Amino acid sequence: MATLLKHSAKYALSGRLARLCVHSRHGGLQCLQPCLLPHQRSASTGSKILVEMDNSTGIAVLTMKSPPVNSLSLDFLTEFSISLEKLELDRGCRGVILTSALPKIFSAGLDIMEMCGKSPEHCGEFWKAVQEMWLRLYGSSMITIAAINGSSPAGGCLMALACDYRIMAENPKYSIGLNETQLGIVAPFWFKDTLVNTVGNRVAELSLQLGLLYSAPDALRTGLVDLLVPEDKVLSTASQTMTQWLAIPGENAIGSNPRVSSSKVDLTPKVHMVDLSHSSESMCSLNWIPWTCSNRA
Ligand SMILES: CC/C=C\CC/C=C/CC(=O)SCCNC(=O)CCNC(=O)[C@H](O)C(C)(C)COP(=O)(O)OP(=O)(O)OC[C@H]1O[C@@H](n2cnc3c(N)ncnc32)[C@H](O)[C@@H]1OP(=O)(O)O
Repeated sequence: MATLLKHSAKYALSGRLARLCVHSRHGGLQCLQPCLLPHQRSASTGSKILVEMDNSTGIAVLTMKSPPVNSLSLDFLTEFSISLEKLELDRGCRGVILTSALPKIFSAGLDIMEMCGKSPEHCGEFWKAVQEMWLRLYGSSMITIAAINGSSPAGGCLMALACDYRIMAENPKYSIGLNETQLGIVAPFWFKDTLVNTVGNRVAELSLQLGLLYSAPDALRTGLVDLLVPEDKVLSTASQTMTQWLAIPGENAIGSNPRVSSSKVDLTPKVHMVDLSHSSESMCSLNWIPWTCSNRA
């Protein structure tokens, strides 16, 4: 089922992102400036995301570089989804490592400023962009590894959860979790599902109800992350892990690893994409945005 959702998501998104490229004022493919580096590497950078592709390994590093805290604004989310779509369309790219260029922060989650005092239309557009980011990451046919080199609350944690594997810096000052209830927000069901899939029902239930943020060691204990390593080893360990994952047979072993083999099979959607559009409606109709912003209470 997850595979079907992933495949249908992949196809439903291409059109929308293509439209965003053409019509949106929030960035587009033209903002990504390609340049060539030695050793079969290429890089493209927008204002918030750097993508470095190693053609010899098929591994891309997608680095979030939006100070002060890599918050997920509409611009950020659009650039992120476009970058990922470009990698998805690149048959040479088999794995993506997601990391941050900022010290101490992976991502602070959704940009609070996008949710305060904005029109219902803007909220709808923003919420769609959040869903698309998740669908694109979770639905990717590439191997995705989060190299979590800093704190990662709420939407930042969701990004990491949408990846196949999570490696975090072992600094106990860094925290990660879906802390939405602490902010007076109920995490949508697909946030919840993503967490349940990773840590199981009971831990997810407690985490969501109490809005728990886990220190890196606690995150490892609960299974929220898969591995802790010294901070300066996060990226290199992610690369080594990726190499292991990519060694699993894919192209001729259909069924053994859908992520690896899916680029070679018929991906025509067999089910309709789950309709998440009601989330943006309820986001507005339930008035949770003013409720969560003290200056509008
Ligand atoms: C139907 C659908 C319903 C609901 C779905 C809603 C889902 C929501 C998920 C979310 O992601 S909500 C956002 C939740 N995010 C957070 O709770 C994170 C809040 N931030 C922090 O905990 C900390 O800032 C930090 C740990 C990330 C970093 O700490 P530190 O290094 O000490 O930096 P500062 O706290 O001083 O922050 C620096 C700077 O950044 C601004 N900022 C922080 N977080 C955000 C954010 N999420 N959006 C926008 N801006 C953010 C902060 O205000 C500071 O700005 P200054 O101008 O004061 O420098």
